[in-house]
Amino acid sequence: MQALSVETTPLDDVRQLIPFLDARDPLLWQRRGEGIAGIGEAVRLEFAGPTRVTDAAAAWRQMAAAATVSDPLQVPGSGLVAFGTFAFADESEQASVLIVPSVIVGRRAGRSWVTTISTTDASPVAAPKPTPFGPEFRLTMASGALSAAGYGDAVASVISRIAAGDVRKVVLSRELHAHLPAGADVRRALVELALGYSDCWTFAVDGFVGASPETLVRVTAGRVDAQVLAGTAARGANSDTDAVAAAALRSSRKDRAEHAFAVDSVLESLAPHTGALETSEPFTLKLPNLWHLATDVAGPLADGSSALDLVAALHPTAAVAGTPRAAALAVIGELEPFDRGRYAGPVGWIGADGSGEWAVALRSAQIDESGDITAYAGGGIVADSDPVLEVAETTMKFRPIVEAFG
Ligand SMILES: C=C(O[C@@H]1C=C(C(=O)O)C=C[C@H]1O)C(=O)O
Repeated sequence: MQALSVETTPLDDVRQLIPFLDARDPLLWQRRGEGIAGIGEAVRLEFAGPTRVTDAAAAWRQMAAAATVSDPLQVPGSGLVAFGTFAFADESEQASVLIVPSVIVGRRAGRSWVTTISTTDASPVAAPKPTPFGPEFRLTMASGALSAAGYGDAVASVISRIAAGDVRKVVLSRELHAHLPAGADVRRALVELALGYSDCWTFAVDGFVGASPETLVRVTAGRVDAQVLAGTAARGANSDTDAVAAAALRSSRKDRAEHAFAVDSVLESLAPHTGALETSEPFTLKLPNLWHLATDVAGPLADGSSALDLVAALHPTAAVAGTPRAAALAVIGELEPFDRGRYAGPVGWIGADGSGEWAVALRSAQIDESGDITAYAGGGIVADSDPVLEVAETTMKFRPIVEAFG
């Protein structure tokens, strides 16, 4: 492994990160206008199989220890950073990757910076420059392996498995397909996601893009936090019906049960690595396309775990797999006639000191080198789920991606 040489320098205020990105292969992590934009690729590490996240955590520890870093800013995302995206399933064909860009432009808490990263024998990297956007494009997405009706049937099968006592909750999903014309500027879709869903994590790593509301785990300054989501309702058409929809979600027994499975799985995975965890009461989180039930979890890190160590402990939570985990994964493998790829897997970044921010990769799509796009959405199925409502829920969850590319 080559040792990296890393230098962070303060910049005058950078208001927009996306124009700095490569039009075809952007690297982005952004929320509420802040985040990091990566240009070029200094290092790419690929992982696969059941140990993909623990292997990545170990490789990163080694790479970070060997690097020479000059970082006067010391804010989350300054200094040495790798962007990462991991496949959902142990047996996925899709590569899990850590990518260290050659240049990072960042913005956080009113400070902006540029970081250059080189292997010691490489020539100096050019200063990043914003570039104009390519022409607009509008794509229509078509059903994938499961039509809406086919998805409803699969939901009904899950409900009968639950009734038979095989499993208590299963998160099922479906996909949509489109094709991106050659030369299309992917940054246009990222701008739509970042503006339309500014409270979500807008990400782009290795062709995998999206705007996820769900924080899998963050590590900063010895503390851990997460926000668990599970339980969904449509937004109302006006403020009265919207308030009724939120109140109904808050008191829904079905959604509370679905939510509790997800919170329990996160607490159980984090507990061995943390001091006392504080957990909020479930509350309703408002997104432009829907309501979610959410629980905040936070506490001190107790064992020096890196963000990737915690990702390895957490993935897959019951918000995207089900309960019990192994039985739920078996049902997913049986009823979903496609590879989830990186959908519902961990996506985010890790810093040299083990800090980092990771989301559950929801409201997302994979753009292959050929331009083929696959978008994914799913939902948690429990004993009293209704197949018709579950189909409608996936349609709502596709909206961010369908509109960003449409
Ligand atoms: C599975 C997805 O979302 C997850 C499932 C939810 C649910 O079933 O209510 C809510 C938020 C996410 O944890 C998705 O967006 O595809």
